[in-house]
Amino acid sequence: MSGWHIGVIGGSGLYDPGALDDAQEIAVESPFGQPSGPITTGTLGGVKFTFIARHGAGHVLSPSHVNFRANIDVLKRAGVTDVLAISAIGSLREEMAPGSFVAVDQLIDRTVGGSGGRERSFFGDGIVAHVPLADPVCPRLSDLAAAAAEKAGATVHRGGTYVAIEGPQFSTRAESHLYRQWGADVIGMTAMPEARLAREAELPYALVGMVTDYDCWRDAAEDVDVADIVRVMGENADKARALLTELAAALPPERTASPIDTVLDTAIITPREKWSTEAALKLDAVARRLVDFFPKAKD
Ligand SMILES: CSC[C@H]1O[C@H](OP(=O)(O)O)[C@H](O)[C@@H]1O
Ligand SMILES: Nc1ncnc2[nH]cnc12
Repeated sequence: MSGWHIGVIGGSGLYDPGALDDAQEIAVESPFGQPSGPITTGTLGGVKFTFIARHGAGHVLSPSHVNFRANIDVLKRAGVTDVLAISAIGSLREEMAPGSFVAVDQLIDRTVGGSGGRERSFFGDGIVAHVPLADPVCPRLSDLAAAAAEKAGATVHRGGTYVAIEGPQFSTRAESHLYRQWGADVIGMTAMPEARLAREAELPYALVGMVTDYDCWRDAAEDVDVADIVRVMGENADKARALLTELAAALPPERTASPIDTVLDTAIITPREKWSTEAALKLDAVARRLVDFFPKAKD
């Protein structure tokens, strides 16, 4: 095996990964609560893939109610090395038309926790860590995913700033204009805190967005409409699945280390002797590498 194990988080419209070889559906428990559903693991072209549907089967979880910590924790627990998120996004730019894909490279977080909680860190309760997030997206995985999307037949914009709003309501027209002035290119409700948590779990993260609509900045008469979004999502879901097959074919034969794989080495500020055992026990997947009382893979 190549060392790659790609975790895929399927967003609106992508509730299954398509046909994986040796597919198995597994319900994995997390100390951080209920993930959105079972994971599906299998291989594509000999590469390991593990999939989770972000909003659950049947899209029952709103962005505020997705347990992002549990989702990232179960992917890490499954042995994933890199996370590719696939999302429906609104466009804030004329040239990013519905139907095209955007390989996002920057994020603005306007989420507020909402009614569901949307916890944004694995740390802070007995062990404090501050990971760097200047570049929240892994360029290696993002480039590979963008190329795979092109091979799958999509028009791909490489680079774009995604503003994450709390939702579940779409934005007001004033907000939409404001986000454009801030330099945001696309809009969604889920990339944060997902990207923050992937970084804390030492998982390189990339996000490919499928543009489903122009947000309401463009046309004073029009609102964003879920029915239109669902239609465009339906038209693009197969392309997103084809992207996974193309990605499997294009991954370098061996995964070389990423700086993100060891980002916690310099991020935990609480001295070891002060760590709460309870907090450390919950990090048995996320920070297994660093918690000395867990057996390591080589033990
Ligand atoms: C169905 S439109 C709004 C919904 O779609 C996006 O979800 P995801 O990022 O999981 O594809 C957006 O963020 C909202 O949650
Ligand atoms: N216009 C929009 N705003 C927020 N999230 C979205 N997801 C898809 N389209 C969106």
